[in-house]
Amino acid sequence: MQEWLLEFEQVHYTYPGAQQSALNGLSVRIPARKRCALIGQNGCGKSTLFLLANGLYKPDKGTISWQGKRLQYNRDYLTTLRQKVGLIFQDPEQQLVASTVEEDISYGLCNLQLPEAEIQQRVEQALVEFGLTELAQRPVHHLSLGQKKRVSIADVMVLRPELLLLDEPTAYLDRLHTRNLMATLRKIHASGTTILMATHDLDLVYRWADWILVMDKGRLILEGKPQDVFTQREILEELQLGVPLIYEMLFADGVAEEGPVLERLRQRILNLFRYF
Ligand SMILES: Nc1ncnc2c1ncn2[C@@H]1O[C@H](COP(=O)(O)OP(=O)(O)OP(=O)(O)O)[C@@H](O)[C@H]1O
Repeated sequence: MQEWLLEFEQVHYTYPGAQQSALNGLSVRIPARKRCALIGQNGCGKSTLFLLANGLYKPDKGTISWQGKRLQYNRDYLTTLRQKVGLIFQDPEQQLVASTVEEDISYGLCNLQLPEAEIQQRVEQALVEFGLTELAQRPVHHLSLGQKKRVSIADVMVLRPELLLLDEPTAYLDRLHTRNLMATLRKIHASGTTILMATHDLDLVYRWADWILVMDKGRLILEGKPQDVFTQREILEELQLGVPLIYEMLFADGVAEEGPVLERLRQRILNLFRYF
C-alpha cells in the first residue's frame, strides 16, 4: 500500500502584505520512495510549498502532516523535522551560512552534535561527490553561482534527509555538474530517500521522474505517472507548460503506440538527452 510522507490538506498561504494568496487551497500528497517532479508556471506556488513543507512558514488555513501527524511549530519539533525534510533553495545565496566551503558543509552536522570523526568523514565524502575538494578552504562569497549551488546542495545532502526537496536544482549548473547531480540523486534515491524536485526542465522530468505534480495558481491541477500526466496535453497547453520535447517527438500525433520499434526509438532519443 502506498505510504504518504507529506500531506497538504486545503492549505492556504498569503505572504505578509501580498494582495493575492500564494497557496490557494492546495491539497497534495508526496508518496514515499518516489522521484517526484513538481511543475508549473513561474509564481504558481512551488517554492512556497517547499517553505511550508519544512515548517519555515505556517499555513494561514489548512493542515500539513508529516508521516500522518500534523506539523507543530515549536523549535524542537522543527529542528527534528528539518533533519528529515531537507530543503535546497532555488537561490544558493539564501542557504550559505559559514565562511568557507568546508565549514558550510559541516554546519548542519555540527548542529546535530555528531561525533567529530563522522562529521569529517561525511564532509570529505560530500566534497568529493560534488567536486568541491579543491574549493574546500575557499570563502563561500568568492565562489561562482554554480559553485555556490553545489555547496548548497552538499549542505543538505550530508544530513541524509528522508525527504529531499530541491527547488530548481539544475539552475546555474553546467552540463557536467547537472549530470553529476542526477547521478547523486539516483544514488540517494536508491538508498531510500524520497525526492521532490521543482523544475521547468520537462525533458529532465520525463527522463527522471516517476511521479509528477502539476500546480497552477496555488493549487494542484494534475498528478500521476509521467505517461498519464503527459497525455493530458490540452490541460498542459492551457497552462502554457507544453509537453517534453522527447515526448513530442515520439507521440507527435497523440497516438502512443507501443512496440519494440517505438521502444528502440525512445531509447535512442533519450540517449540524445542524456543527463546521467
Ligand atoms: N516574499 C514574498 N512576498 C510576497 N509575495 C511573494 C513572496 N514570495 C513569493 N511571492 C508570491 O507568491 C506567489 C508564489 O510564488 P512562488 O515563489 O512560490 O512561485 P514558484 O512557483 O516557485 O515560481 P518560480 O517558478 O518562478 O520559481 C507568486 O505570486 C509570488 O509573487
